[in-house]
Amino acid sequence: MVQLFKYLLKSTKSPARAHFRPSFLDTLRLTVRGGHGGNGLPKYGGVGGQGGCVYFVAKEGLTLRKLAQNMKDKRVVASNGEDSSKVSIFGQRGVDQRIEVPVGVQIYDEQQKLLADLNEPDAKCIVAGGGTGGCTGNNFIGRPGAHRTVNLDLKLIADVGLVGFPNAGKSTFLKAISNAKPKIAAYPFTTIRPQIGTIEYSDLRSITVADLPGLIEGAHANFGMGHKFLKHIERTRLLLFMVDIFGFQLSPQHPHRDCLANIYALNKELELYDPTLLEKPCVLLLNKMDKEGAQDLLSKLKPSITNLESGLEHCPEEVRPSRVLKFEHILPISAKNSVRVTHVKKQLRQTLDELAAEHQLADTELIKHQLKQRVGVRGPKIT
Ligand SMILES: Nc1nc2c(ncn2[C@@H]2O[C@H](COP(=O)(O)OP(=O)(O)OP(=O)(O)O)[C@@H](O)[C@H]2O)c(=O)[nH]1
Repeated sequence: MVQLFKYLLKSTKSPARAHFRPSFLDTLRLTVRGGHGGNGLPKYGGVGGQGGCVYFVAKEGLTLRKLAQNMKDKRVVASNGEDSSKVSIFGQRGVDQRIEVPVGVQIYDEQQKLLADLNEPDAKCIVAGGGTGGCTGNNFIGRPGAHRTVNLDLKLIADVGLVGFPNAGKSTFLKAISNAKPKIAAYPFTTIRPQIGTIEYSDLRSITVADLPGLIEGAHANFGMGHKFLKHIERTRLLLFMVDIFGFQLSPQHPHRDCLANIYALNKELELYDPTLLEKPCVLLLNKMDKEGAQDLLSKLKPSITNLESGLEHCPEEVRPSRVLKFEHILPISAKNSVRVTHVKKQLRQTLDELAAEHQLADTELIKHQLKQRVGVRGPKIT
């Protein structure tokens, strides 16, 4: 019996809990060191080569998990500069270490000071410079390279951020509208990591939608998975709120909040996390409209939802925001039956296009203004 038990245990290839490990990694800590500068040669005035530096380059299609797997000891060291010698008076520079990181990574030092924000492909940043080579200024003794620990913090970049409390139907909607294949179940917290889906249009344009799960009341104060997912909202251009028309109750210990109270609660969470998020354009989806009684409920709640300011006094104190959201569109849907999902698809595209046009206009105005100023300063005086 013991032998059989041992055999069964051995035959389990991976540890029993392996599949529970979340495969999404959005922070990584690395130690980086620039190369030491080479020594100079005082007799001939020879200069040692500078140590190589460590730099990061943003590349698409990478993940922090892959990076962590390729870098088991989490240490990156650039090579030292060459010493000056009779045959090589000027020592060779040390070889730089180039590390490719995913686009959207922010790099912080140990004091949590932001060193760089690599939010575009091919953006670069030096995280540890090489030491200077030995020369007259330092008695021909090469200097050590910079040495620090850096934290890589990945914030997803998507056009649309899907925000809602658990069980609202976010994954169902993402599956209906995009190519994503999220897990769907009738209990909260089914989605345990952000999912990104791409919506494709007939003119070959595509937009990305990120399902940001785990948001609960108190997430702003880091309850639940709090900041871990809220931070991803910052990099989206449009917020897509989703609520269950019948409301939501986190657990029997928590109060049941109706749809309107949930909207206020989402509003408040975002406001407390970062008030500037409220300035982002947003669209509201009222989900599960296929259920019985949903239409009646919608007719009852619609006046308050379209004018959130008016219902504020009836909103429970603990979820009352000080500034309310202004939705560009309010769309009742049934994600499960794909009802009005195509309409949402169209509206998202239209809203994003309008935003892009507004930005372009603002940029053109700015360039015009700058050009006018330059003409005023340097141009010939026209009388
Ligand atoms: N009747 C009805 N049920 C829906 C609809 N959309 C989603 N559901 C159901 O609601 C439950 C939760 O759906 P999910 O898509 O997993 O919800 P979620 O917001 O992703 O949940 P988390 O993973 O907890 O964040 C599932 O049982 C779905 O089948 C809808 O339009 N109508």
